[in-house]
Amino acid sequence: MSRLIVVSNRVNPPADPGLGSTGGLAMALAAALREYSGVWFGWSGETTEHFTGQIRMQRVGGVTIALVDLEEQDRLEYYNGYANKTLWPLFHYRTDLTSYERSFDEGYARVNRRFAETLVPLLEPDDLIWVHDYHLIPMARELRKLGVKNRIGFFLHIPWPARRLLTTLPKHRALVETLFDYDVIGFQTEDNREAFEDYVIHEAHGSVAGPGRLTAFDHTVQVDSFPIGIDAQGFIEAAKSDEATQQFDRMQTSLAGRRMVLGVDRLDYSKGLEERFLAYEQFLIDHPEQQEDVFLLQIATPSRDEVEAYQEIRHRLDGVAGRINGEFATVDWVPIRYVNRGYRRDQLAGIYRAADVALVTPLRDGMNLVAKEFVAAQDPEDPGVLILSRFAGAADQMTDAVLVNPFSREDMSDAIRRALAMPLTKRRMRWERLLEGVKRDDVNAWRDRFVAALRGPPPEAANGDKPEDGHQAVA
Ligand SMILES: O=P(O)(O)OC[C@H]1O[C@H](O[C@H]2O[C@H](CO)[C@@H](O)[C@H](O)[C@H]2O)[C@H](O)[C@@H](O)[C@@H]1O
Ligand SMILES: O=c1ccn([C@@H]2O[C@H](COP(=O)(O)OP(=O)(O)O)[C@@H](O)[C@H]2O)c(=O)[nH]1
Repeated sequence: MSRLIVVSNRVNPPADPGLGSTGGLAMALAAALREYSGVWFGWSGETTEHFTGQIRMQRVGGVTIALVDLEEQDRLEYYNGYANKTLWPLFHYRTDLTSYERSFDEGYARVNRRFAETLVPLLEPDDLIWVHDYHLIPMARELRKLGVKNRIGFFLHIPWPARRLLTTLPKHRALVETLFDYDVIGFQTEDNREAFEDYVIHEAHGSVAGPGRLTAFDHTVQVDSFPIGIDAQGFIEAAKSDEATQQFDRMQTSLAGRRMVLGVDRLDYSKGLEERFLAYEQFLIDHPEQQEDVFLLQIATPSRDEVEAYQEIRHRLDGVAGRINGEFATVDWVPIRYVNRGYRRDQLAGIYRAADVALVTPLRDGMNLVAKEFVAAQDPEDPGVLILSRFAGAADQMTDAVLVNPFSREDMSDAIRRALAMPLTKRRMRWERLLEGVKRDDVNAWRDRFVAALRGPPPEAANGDKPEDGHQAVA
């Protein structure tokens, strides 16, 4: 059987399946790779003075990982720069935060080339190569230049932006052209896939070559949506572990009979945390009788803290949380418990289970796995209610959540009221349907569907398609 070679910027498998690794991509890939023989290749997170291309192989949590160090300049121009100051804000519809510098562009191209050059000696002819996320869009082009003829797939974990937005990026066409060196391109949602198709047809003068096939730049690729899931069974078990139970008991004690509204996010401006705090304040104003009966626990794990926009949002959140607490707190009640640290997955499971309501209200999000983890961790006898932004990829699947517009304080305030008042029978009915979806569309289903597409059609079916696949001929 072919090996699966997974390539991503972040390689962060938990040594113990119960432990957390911040960010949904790392969590999902660790779970996905445990079932396949193969290698997970990417950046170690470390920098050295000069790039050596030396690989460190390790076996962690049942997964073989291959790590490479980058240079300090790479970290600044590729990770902090093009990935997180250019592509991330733009793809999350924040053109106001998007900065574009030529050095970022050069750093991005350099690291993609370095990744390809370092990976090639590890490859075997039968390997399936699966590249992940916006950090590595041009990776297939670099691999093809080095003569790699293996099947290569790409999965984008974040939203694909609307055509008019993407065209604000200098050299957008050149970036999209590099995607046509893949065999399969996957998006989180149908909406994202449609936005990509719209760009290809109207900006790249491409065409639809057949069901799920797009032609442009003399190449044809398979394009589809593959919504990512969680390791549902693993999470359900984690929620019953000793650590989760201890954390649950600790939360129950600290509730002191109050109801808990919960948020768990990386500290990122795309997660809508400021809007969430303000909507919760609106709820306190709209329902003074409930004030001391409820509190919001917001876990916001620091992220990408060398990027100014992240320093800025952290500063703003400190201010907003402080102001609301100063205004509404009483001697024995604080409306917002605001925590800037990361928790292990099993601890999180216990915290999710103790919550009455989860507020998952990003302004824009590729998927949002916290929404799915919250559902998986609930007590079947007394499940909590999920309030979910319609702008999270997860909203397409989780239609039994209370869907909200995260830009509207009134809408969110009303959703909190309805969620807290929801009778048990209704909570159970909605939760059961949500859980069914979380279990069915789990991380294994996601991986298996993508890998099946990456393997391609059986040889006899593929013959007819060969002439369109220009990249097959690249030496
Ligand atoms: O690696 P970091 O810079 O620390 O950031 C963490 C990850 O954030 C993003 O996650 C996305 O992937 C999730 C799983 O598909 C998805 O649910 C979420 O909506 C996305 O935001 C990023 O795309 C990853 O590359 C980062 O590793
Ligand atoms: O203290 C924390 C906060 C978050 N997470 C994990 O980080 C992931 C966040 O993924 P999501 O898709 O919601 O968003 P992302 O951060 O990838 O944009 C989830 O698996 C969380 O369990 C964690 O392990 N510890």
